[in-house]
Amino acid sequence: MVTKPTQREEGSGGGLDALLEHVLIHYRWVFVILLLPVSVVYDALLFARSWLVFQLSSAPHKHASKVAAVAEQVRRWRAEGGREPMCTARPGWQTMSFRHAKYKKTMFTVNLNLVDILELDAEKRTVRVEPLVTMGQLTAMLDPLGWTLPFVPELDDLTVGGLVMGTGVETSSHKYGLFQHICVAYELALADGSIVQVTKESDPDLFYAVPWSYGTLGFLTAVEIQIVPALRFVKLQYEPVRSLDEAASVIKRQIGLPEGNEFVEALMFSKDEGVVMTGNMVSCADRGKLNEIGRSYKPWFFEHVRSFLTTGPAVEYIPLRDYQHRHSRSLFWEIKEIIPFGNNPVFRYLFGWMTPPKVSLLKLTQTKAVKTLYENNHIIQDMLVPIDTLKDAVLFFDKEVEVYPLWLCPFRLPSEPGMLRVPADAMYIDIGVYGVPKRPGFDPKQTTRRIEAFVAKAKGFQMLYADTYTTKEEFRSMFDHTLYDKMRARLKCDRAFPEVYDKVCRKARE
Ligand SMILES: Cc1cc2nc3c(=O)[nH]c(=O)nc-3n(C[C@H](O)[C@H](O)[C@H](O)COP(=O)(O)OP(=O)(O)OC[C@H]3O[C@@H](n4cnc5c(N)ncnc54)[C@H](O)[C@@H]3O)c2cc1C
Ligand SMILES: NC(=O)C1=CN([C@@H]2O[C@H](COP(=O)(O)OP(=O)(O)OC[C@H]3O[C@@H](n4cnc5c(N)ncnc54)[C@H](OP(=O)(O)O)[C@@H]3O)[C@@H](O)[C@H]2O)C=CC1
Ligand SMILES: CC(C)=CCC[C@@H](C)[C@H]1CC[C@H]2C3=C(CC[C@]12C)[C@@]1(C)CC[C@H](O)C[C@@H]1CC3
Repeated sequence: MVTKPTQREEGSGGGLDALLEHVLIHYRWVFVILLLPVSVVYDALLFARSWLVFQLSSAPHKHASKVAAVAEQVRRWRAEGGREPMCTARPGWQTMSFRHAKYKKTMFTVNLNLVDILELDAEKRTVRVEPLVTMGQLTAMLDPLGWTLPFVPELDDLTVGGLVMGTGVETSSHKYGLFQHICVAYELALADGSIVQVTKESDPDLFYAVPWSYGTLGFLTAVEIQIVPALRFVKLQYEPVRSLDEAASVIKRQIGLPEGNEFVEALMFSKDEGVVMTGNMVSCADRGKLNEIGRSYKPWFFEHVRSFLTTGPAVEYIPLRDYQHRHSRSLFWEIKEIIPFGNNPVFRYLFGWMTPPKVSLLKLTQTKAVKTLYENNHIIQDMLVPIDTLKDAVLFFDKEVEVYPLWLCPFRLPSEPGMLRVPADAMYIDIGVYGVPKRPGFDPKQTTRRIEAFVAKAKGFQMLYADTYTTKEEFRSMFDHTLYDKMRARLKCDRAFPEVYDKVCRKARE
């Protein structure tokens, strides 16, 4: 399991309780193994529902009535006096972050039964979906039809709504930007109960204010997303690097190539060693170099990447969907804390088909002791910083937490109005830190505060699915609230929704 428990955890409870807690902390994998078949059944049920909906072709036809039901709930909230602000009724355990939002218990919750893919328009090159559609569901539908999203944020269960209202970043973000930048239209239910369709042209203020607003301007009821032609494979090149300078220069070279690279990412395995991966979609594969990494008996992707540090540079052909979901089966590298022997070939061949356990079910079944253990001995953070600060940022993280692998994902940040306003188009990089800090003295609050201060000084941004310890003033100076405040006033949101900060700050989380 994760690490040694704190004294508080070892000391809490007595007799049987203490024994149970010890088992839950140190042998969580026993429970997780039991969760695997449950995850399979849960997925199968979701699949059966999608299949039925598709066969009956009922989703597009039902959309209007489902949206009317959302508007009706908002009107009921108004009629009842609008005492508590509103949020979605999606329970905390279903969301793809470590947090459980406290406000779900006190606010007026609005049910959004919006789980369907609505329409694929090959001429316009867009797909229209409801907000609870997941990345796994979208690639399963689009890829076989010869289309795909310009980029697909892992993990499988991330929803379109969460990625728009929060944010999404992936390995083609250096080309396309963040998830919001591939969205062309939003349908929203506003605080007055009206339904609006918004594009860059029809209402630029609202269009640019929606991303990163965390459901505090209205409820998203549909999104139109750009699509691109899909080819069958990704030709992926692995290039080991032996220093941070080399990593930075290879990444910059690869994103700057005139002929372009569709995908660029790096995993650092220490501050001196990493592997940069660059890829493009292709229609044929060299048979000898085909690697179907999505097969359940294949090694965890990050371990496969690590092997190139020993074997040297290489090229592989990976089926497109396997590439898009390459970090799903190992939950990046978090799975090693949950099923420590999960990469053993015997386990992979026998039980790999049941992995990964669903994040939602892990959240639902984690005990208080496991939650506290994670909170005190674990870091899950993504920091978006200008690419020129990459070396300093990694050294800073190394000094503070020394967590590896480290995810490096470059992305383009256009100069647009909204929360992430930058003076000119810029290239940023997401540094993803997920794991158990090795540096002694890790303190979740103090360490994260220092990291946040570093990011703020570098003119960067913190991803808000993770814990933020910033004060409201610091938060407001990291994220440009000019347009957001203007829209909250225009849409009269004050009583209807809390401010973003009040939804994402530490106090709002259990
Ligand atoms: C034209 C068309 C229209 C459709 N319209 C609708 C609609 O209106 N509404 C609707 O809800 N559905 C619709 N569907 C069906 C739907 O989009 C998917 O086909 C269905 O949801 C598949 O579900 P799945 O992702 O669970 O299936 P699977 O592909 O069996 O996937 C099972 C799980 O494994 C994951 N997975 C699969 N392959 C990999 C891999 N290589 N690497 C990592 N993980 C992987 C998946 O993400 C998923 O979590 C439509 C399909 C088509 C073709
Ligand atoms: N590769 C990547 O980019 C990854 C991104 N993530 C992060 O995970 C999060 C997405 O997780 P997911 O479980 O899908 O979403 P969540 O349920 O966590 O939703 C995120 C926020 O968006 C709001 N929201 C979601 N849908 C709607 C809607 N239809 N209308 C209004 N508000 C909405 C939620 O409001 P409310 O609180 O009211 O429910 C919540 O505040 C994002 O924040 C993303 O940054 C995580 C892993 C990888
Ligand atoms: C690529 C980006 C931007 C982010 C990736 C973040 C993920 C690594 C985390 C998002 C949700 C996290 C959770 C866990 C591990 C790390 C994430 C997948 C747990 C599964 C860890 C074990 C706990 O008991 C439950 C956690 C739920 C959320």
